Amino acid sequence: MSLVLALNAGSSSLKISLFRCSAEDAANPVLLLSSSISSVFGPQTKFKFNPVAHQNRLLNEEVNSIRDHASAFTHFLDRLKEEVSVNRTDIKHVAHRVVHGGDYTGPVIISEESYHYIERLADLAPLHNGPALSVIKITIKALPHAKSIAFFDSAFHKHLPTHVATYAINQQIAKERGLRKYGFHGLSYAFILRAVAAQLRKAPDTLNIIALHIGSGASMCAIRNGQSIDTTMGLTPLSGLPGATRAGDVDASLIFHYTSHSPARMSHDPGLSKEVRVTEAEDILNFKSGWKALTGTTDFKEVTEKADLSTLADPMSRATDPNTLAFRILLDRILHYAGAYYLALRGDVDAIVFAGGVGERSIELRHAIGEAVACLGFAAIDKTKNSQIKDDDGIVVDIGKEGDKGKRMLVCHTDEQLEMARECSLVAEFWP
Ligand SMILES: Nc1ncnc2c1ncn2[C@@H]1O[C@H](COP(=O)(O)OP(=O)(O)O)[C@@H](O)[C@H]1O
Ligand SMILES: CC(=O)OP(=O)(O)O
Ligand SMILES: [Mg+2]
Repeated sequence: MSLVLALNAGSSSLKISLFRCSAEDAANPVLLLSSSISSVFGPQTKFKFNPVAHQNRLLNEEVNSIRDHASAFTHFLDRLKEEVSVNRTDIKHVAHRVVHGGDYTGPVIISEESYHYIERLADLAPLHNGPALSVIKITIKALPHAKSIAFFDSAFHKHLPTHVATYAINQQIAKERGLRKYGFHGLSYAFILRAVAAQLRKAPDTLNIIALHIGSGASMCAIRNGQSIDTTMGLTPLSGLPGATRAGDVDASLIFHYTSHSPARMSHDPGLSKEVRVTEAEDILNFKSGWKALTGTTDFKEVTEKADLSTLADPMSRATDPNTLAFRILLDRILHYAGAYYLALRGDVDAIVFAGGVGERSIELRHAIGEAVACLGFAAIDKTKNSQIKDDDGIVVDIGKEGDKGKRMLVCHTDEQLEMARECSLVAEFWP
């Protein structure tokens, strides 16, 4: 028996689960404790702490001392000390979700070498790799007897076809610098793949789905025969769909026109455009865009509540109200990729799957997507089922109308921590 602590540093949250794992039942870790810190950068940072067998010690409180992922994790460790049912020295493995793994195509034990490799990739996942490393650093000090292992979001997309992963740029430079599509949210897609295959009683390597992971970071993935054949994020988690603070796809030249400096002037001063403006543009497109820039909030629930959804029936709507616009922009970009991925799968699609903080909770977004994709042969969404999903309804919920023979519309309560704990239990080299 051994305990595995799984840590998931998302762009707006830190999610933590503690599992008991055993060699006899490696594929089924048992959850002992879950905790989450949402809105780590504020405002209104919420700390949840749920020791499964001790509901009287459940916490759900606002905490002012948390400013980032590192202080969020320290806060968790302080609470864990008070948790008498957990002996810290029984934690033999700490599984860390690391978004960008570069050339790593499977999990690696954190060593001097792997730590520095992940550090070098930090610029390619500016909202993620740095925060994950800050949590890894604290783990090494606070749990010195435990083995830290990094699990990469990008690993799931390792089989992307070359023409999908390749940008139409100079190939020598692309190869030298690793400039290609990597794709992210892979731990979530791996979990979704397994869970949906079980629900539809298919072998994972025969499953074809269009999966949506919509949270503070939002992406989609076309999965054919259990493998990622395309995904919306690219070299970094910026491209594709807009997110809470990310712009998603823009014309790449936009960065040269964003500031008051004229593009002509910048192109005559290559030093300036490289060292100053591009970095500033990365900051703007990653941290100061998305629905935060459009509406002032990173909370998509608030955006939805303020949006005028009656305008959705009009495809030519000229609505300019910020919340309506933010909702419609996300919907429009999702439908753009849904159509593309339907073609990439040649129409042979078992299901569309909704996951992530927004995908699992936004009744309105699922409804709007359902209305639009019905023309492709997907089952009509059952309004009651769609509006009554609860966190404890089971891992996969079918929201299609009963008896509708169309392709399935599913919601999956994705669990990146469980995916890591399972993988951790199954890799023999982690258990000497
Ligand atoms: N009922 C809801 N409707 C729409 N969005 C929601 C709802 N509840 C939570 N969200 C949104 O989910 C997002 C967080 O998603 P999550 O996947 O947990 O984040 P992270 O990307 O940090 O892992 C936030 O933008 C939050 O506003
Ligand atoms: C890759 C990514 O954007 O992750 P998250 O949604 O957790 O921020
Ligand atoms: Mg996340």
